[in-house]
Amino acid sequence: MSEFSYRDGSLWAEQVSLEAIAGRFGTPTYVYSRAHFARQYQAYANALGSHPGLICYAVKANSNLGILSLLAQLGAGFDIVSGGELERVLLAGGDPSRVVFSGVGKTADEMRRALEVGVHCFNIESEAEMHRLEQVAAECETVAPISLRVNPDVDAQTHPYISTGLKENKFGIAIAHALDTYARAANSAHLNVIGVDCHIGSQLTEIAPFLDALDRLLELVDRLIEQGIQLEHLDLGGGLGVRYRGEEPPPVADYLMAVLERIGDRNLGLILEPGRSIAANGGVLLTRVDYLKRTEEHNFAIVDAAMNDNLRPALYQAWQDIVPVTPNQGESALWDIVGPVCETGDFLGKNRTLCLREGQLLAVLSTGAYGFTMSSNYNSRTRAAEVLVDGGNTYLVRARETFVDMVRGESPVPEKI
Ligand SMILES: Cc1ncc(COP(=O)(O)O)c(C=O)c1O
Ligand SMILES: N[C@@H](CCCC[NH3+])C(=O)O
Repeated sequence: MSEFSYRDGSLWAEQVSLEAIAGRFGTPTYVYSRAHFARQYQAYANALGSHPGLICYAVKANSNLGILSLLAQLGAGFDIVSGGELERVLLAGGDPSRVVFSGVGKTADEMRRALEVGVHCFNIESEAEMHRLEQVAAECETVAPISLRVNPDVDAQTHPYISTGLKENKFGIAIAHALDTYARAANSAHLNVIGVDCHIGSQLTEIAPFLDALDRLLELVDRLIEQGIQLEHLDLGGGLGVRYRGEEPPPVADYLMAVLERIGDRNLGLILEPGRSIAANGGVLLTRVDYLKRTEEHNFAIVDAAMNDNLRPALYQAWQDIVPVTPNQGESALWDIVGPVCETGDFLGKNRTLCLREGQLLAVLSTGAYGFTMSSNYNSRTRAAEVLVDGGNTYLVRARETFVDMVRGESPVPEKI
């Protein structure tokens, strides 16, 4: 089911036409469907059911305050990786006691702030980080709740740039060393060991790699019990992959059923940190065709969105569908959809069969996750607007950046005398 569908020959988001949104807010603009985010979050919450635990939405996927506030209203927890993400969650009304703090390089200041607001747990990625947190907690005369992110060394069978659970990756503590690290943590007066976590990668469309990782973590959990360390929760990291182009990820309910079955009657809560599966297909990037340029080799449609707005195609050669908002305008041909940025890698899609004319509105689908959050000001391009649709209502949840916004904090140097 998609909240983006054609009606009377034009693409709509829920009860609002995308043409109307482009007319009102301009392009490029990200458009999100509230219903999609709610449905996808609810699928995880329902599948967890009454089992103790938390669904912690991964803020990095889409951190707009409009999105975070709607997830907070639904009772979501949050997975954060920086002080900036923590402040966003707080500003959006998120409950800090439902926040897990991930990331390999948390600073002492970030740790202090997270302790002050009372996050649920710090996901620790190295012994060095654990010592730093212990010192910070001691200075603050408090005890930090921790989980160790272990690296289970399993192949997530996804793109190498978004695979994180192999021993050559920078993430987590090698599972072979985890027992020793737990023993040290358990002896600290300023650390409270409450969990174990892992995250083996993103865009996984099979359950098997998750279950391989889970088996290794459960073996560790059982060995910890033998050593007198009883954990409160196990956190399996990010969620399922999504359909970009024919992929068929399993239903969330099947995934969680398999996980809960393996956890069995262990007294262990479950935390998940889904991002992409909640956000990706809940957003489209609206862009307008500026020029059609035909060369001997290629047909280029130069549009007003670029790699600075949506980096995934350039960074991972990721494929996202590109559709006309009002189809069948002009003659059908094979097009490369490219942006105005001065890079050969600046494309949104290649070899797409489309009927195009100048001025036409296009929608880049599946861009609700890792779209705006990975955008930049490269080529001094101001960042796009973001709009949230809820039924027939439209909310501008981020105004288009202006030139003044973009240069705020910069200054010319005085002339040399
Ligand atoms: C630690 C951690 N948790 C959660 C996520 C979210 O993953 P996904 O968007 O695949 O659900 C990521 C990103 O891959 C991550 O690095
Ligand atoms: N940014 C990536 C996913 C990486 C998630 C971070 N661990 C993407 O767009 O697919």
